[in-house]
Amino acid sequence: MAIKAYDLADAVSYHEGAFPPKSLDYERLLGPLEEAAASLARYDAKISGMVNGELFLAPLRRQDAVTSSRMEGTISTIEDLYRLEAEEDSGSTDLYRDARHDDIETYLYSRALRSAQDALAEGMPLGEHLIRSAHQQLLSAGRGARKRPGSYKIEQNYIGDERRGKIYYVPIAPEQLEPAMAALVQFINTSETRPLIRTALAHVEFEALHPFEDGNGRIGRMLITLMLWRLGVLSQPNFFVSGYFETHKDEYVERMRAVSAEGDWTGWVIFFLQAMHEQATVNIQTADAIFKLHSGMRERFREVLNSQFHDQALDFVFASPVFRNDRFVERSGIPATTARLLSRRLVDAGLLRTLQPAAGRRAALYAFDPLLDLLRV
Ligand SMILES: Nc1ncnc2c1ncn2[C@@H]1O[C@H](COP(=O)(O)OP(=O)(O)OP(=O)(O)O)[C@@H](O)[C@H]1O
Repeated sequence: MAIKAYDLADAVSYHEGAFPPKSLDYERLLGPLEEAAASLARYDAKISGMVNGELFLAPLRRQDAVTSSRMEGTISTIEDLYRLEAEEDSGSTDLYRDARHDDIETYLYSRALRSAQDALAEGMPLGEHLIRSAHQQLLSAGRGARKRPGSYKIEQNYIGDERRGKIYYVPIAPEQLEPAMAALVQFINTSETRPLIRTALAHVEFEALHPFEDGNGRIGRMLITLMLWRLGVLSQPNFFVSGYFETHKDEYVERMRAVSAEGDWTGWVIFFLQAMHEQATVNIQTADAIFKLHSGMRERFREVLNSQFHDQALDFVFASPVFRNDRFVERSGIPATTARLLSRRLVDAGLLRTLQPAAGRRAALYAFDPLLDLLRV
């Protein structure tokens, strides 16, 4: 947020010189650490064991984009997000002109997270370049484009309530940011602190630095997923963390504040571990539910379509639960005439909802509600 005549009476400032903390109360951390590690291992085993895991991970990634963006006041639904993707996929040239700002931001979050995951998987180090590239993508269009995408702040920023004119937190000054970011990245990559605790400490430090003019909350939460993979807690760079933080937002912010105000690093780490534990459990349940839906729908599609191509049709609507019919015809791997017939059958059976009927050269836009309903958060 930018500065006007703000009330700084309750503001806490950056904990200069205190990162990384000299000590933590490991006795209090041990139980939560074991619980979080066990749940994450269960989640990882589940995802790694799935054939065609991306089919189940992609919806979780979209859900995280909706939740993480919503924490910062950006309101989109999962359907809005998929709809924007469908428009992009159908080659829309006016994608950003016609879409709502909130939907653009959520869409960019999802895309930035995906690219960062790909970059890491291809061997890019988890460093400032990757962080700035993710930021560049996150703010590449819409409201964010004016907020220095890909570059660090050059003015002091604040965390607060703009409407009430209150500042709660004063992050590090821009002149001190460069060495602090370098220290953070070094800590992420070389510290001997246990991976889950290291991730917890890195997240709060990143937020306390607030290195960018905008987008710090979202980039900081992406960083958690990327670290968990890089540090070997997960075997794939896929874990979605925002749900717990959104439902416990007051405590999330309060625990961070207590780090700078009272040096309570242990309290923050315990909260973070609890978040990882609970979110892993929720993610397992969601992945299971998607998996179950997929199996159940296999039967329905077989009955309704009465075609050797029922599995291709099913995998297509799972990967793109909002889509233009011409994309289905081109991409599902089903011969064109049959594909047209099959989508009509799915509409007639109530499995696809028509969002926009075909008009002129524009193909119809369909939604696959069973998956969208399951993902609504
Ligand atoms: N006291 C605090 N200390 C450190 N970090 C905090 C504190 N309070 C909030 N945060 C973090 O700051 C984020 C929100 O900051 P802000 O409103 O400035 O966001 P931003 O930079 O505009 O980015 P985004 O739009 O992604 O949130 C929160 O989601 C949280 O991660």
